[in-house]
Amino acid sequence: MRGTRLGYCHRLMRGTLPFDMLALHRRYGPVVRIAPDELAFQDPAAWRDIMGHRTGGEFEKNQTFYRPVEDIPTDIVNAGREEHGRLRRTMAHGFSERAMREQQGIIGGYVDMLIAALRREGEGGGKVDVAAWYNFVTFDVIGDLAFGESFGCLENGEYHPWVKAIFQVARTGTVFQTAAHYPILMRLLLALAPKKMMEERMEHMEMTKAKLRRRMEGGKERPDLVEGLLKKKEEWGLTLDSLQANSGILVIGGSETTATLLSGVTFLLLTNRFALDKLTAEIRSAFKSEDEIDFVSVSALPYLLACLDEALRMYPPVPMGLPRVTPKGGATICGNYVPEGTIVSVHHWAMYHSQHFKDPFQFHPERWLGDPAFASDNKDAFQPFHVGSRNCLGRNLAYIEMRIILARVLWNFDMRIAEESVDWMSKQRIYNLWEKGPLMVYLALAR
Ligand code: HEM
Repeated sequence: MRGTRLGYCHRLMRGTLPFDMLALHRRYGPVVRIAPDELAFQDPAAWRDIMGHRTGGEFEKNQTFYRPVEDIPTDIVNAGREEHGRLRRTMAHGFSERAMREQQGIIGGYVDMLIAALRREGEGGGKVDVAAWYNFVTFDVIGDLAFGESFGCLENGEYHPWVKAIFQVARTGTVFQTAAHYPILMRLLLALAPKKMMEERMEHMEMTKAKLRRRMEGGKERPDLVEGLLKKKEEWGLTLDSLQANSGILVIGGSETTATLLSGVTFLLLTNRFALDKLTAEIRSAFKSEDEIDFVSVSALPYLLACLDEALRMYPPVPMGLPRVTPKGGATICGNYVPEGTIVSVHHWAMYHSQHFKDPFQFHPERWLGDPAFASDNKDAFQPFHVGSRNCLGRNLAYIEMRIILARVLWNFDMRIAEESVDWMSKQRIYNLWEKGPLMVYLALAR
């Protein structure tokens, strides 16, 4: 991989890059050249060295990865540093403690719908694809918080076309991320891209704009995630394209991630009986009735948080390395001088399965609760939400949503994994996002 980028691209498009990174680090050590101009680090100090605040200029995001096609509009995730600062300050209001308290009612309503739907689906002892239902609830919540209306997934029991399109975009994204390194290939790809694909992309963008127009025509202030941007619309001359890009990225970043983790933690619990029993006991003994499960009360359950963190480690919703570029004059990363213009990254899945954690392939929530058996773990290696000025804005919202949903699911149901899903996690590939597939589970009403 040192002399050419082809090996990297092949692994990226095959969906195995994050797993291959572990083998490469095992073989070559904590710094690996994965392409002529790209280094991967597997040292906990790399998080801060690459993503933390620097006086000598921060690293920019690598645009061949984030915006492989030029006409992709800028949003908070792919924007350059200056524009990012502006967007972040404005959008941060929607993620404040106060906003989250006000959003509680909106989120709770969708969790009610999820529980009612699972009760219906599980009736009569049939199997239920819980991965799909987690996607339905998190997409409906974020749809409401980003556009003022849900996607109707819970109500219809199926994916909205907007949501289906995201998975397609994530997979074709790896092809464009590859082509971005080869200009001739990119031109060819764009020229040959099927008309249908282009039409679908336009349709997707139009659908988002229509949702936003309805949100704006509503005229009322809402404690949601786009209110801040809408208030600055005139002052900044924000176009509908820009608003659409930012609400769109909120939906992708805020729902697929949370749903992935919920599916992952459910699978890990159902395949680790001791942890499932312990967590179920914690939840069922902490409350007298289901309506006591709220934003404040779930935050007091230590084993619940430990299970979520352990699932974030074993099945990080952002599994790949998200590449940055070293600034002018170069930078020192983990004690190594790296020349300017070098692409650098830390790969989440590989880092969390490395020697920095004892028994990295085993599910041990206890490691997050101070168990001395895991004293050798290097917890600084674990940064599923990143660090620094471009870290996850939705971290608190994600934890609240995951805690409430998992607590209420375990309050209501005794679950058992179906035979066809026992190897659910190990058979997956990663195309920017995990390609999860159905997670089939039997649900029985808890007595
Ligand atoms: C388990 C769930 C989640 C995980 C693991 C996660 C992880 C991340 C990561 C790693 C980044 C950095 C991306 C980069 O460097 O390019 C990020 C950014 C971001 N996330 Fe999350 N996220 C989660 C849930 C959410 C939720 C629920 C929201 C709410 C909408 C959200 C909103 C954002 C936003 C707006 C950014 C961009 C921040 C910026 O660039 O300033 N995330 N997230």
